[in-house]
Amino acid sequence: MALEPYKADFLRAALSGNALRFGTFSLKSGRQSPYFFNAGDFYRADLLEALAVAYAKTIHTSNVSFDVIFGPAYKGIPLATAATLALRPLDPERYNKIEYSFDRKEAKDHGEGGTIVGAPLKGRKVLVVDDVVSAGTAKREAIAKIRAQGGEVVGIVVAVDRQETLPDREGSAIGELRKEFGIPIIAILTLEDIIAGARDGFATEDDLKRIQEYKAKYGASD
Ligand SMILES: O=P(O)(O)OC[C@H]1O[C@H](OP(=O)(O)OP(=O)(O)O)[C@H](O)[C@@H]1O
Ligand SMILES: O=C(O)c1cc(=O)[nH]c(=O)[nH]1
Repeated sequence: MALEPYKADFLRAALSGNALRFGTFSLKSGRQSPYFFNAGDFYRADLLEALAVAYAKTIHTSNVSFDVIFGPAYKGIPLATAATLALRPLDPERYNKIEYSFDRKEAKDHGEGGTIVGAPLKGRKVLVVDDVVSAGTAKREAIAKIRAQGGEVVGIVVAVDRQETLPDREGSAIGELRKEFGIPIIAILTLEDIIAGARDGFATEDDLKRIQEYKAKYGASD
């Protein structure tokens, strides 16, 4: 099946900015992967806009109801602010008053103080926006911080879901988070989408074959 247009646009931007690469890469897990995604590479205005629009369309399509977009420090911060801006034109009535916030890695003891900057979270429905999930540790910490402020986490949106098993486990990190918290965890692109894009000509035959072999070896079904 062909990729939805907003996914294809994102894939195009990711490849043009070298944020998504095909080749051979060592992962934190020690695996050798035929592809690698680095959200930090969307550092140019046109790429940032493409990234923001892709997050916004993914959030809009998910139909998750929320009040605040929360970006965990550090990489989540520009993602939350950019997604907030990019959502508005999609449905100004619905998104005109959505808010954003983020945390500090260290609490500040002067000025406004505290660890949360931006929208207050108490009693609010909070959507977490981040780059990727590896082990899920940073997401668990973000959920605990939001809950400690009285917020309710209603979902998590990331750029790429690699859909692969955790080392020595049956399931994926995203699958485990879904089960643990019972919330939707949505990616702009999944491994399945990357494979669909590769079939549509976004990668060479050889890269496609290597990605399919990787999926056969490490793919998770959750
Ligand atoms: O632990 P996980 O939920 O699987 O996520 C891995 C996270 O770790 C990294 O951020 P890190 O917390 O190192 O902070 P940074 O954004 O400052 O790099 C990375 O940006 C992911 O968001
Ligand atoms: O598993 C990883 O280390 C990893 C994979 C990937 O595609 N991108 C990333 O930032 N880390």
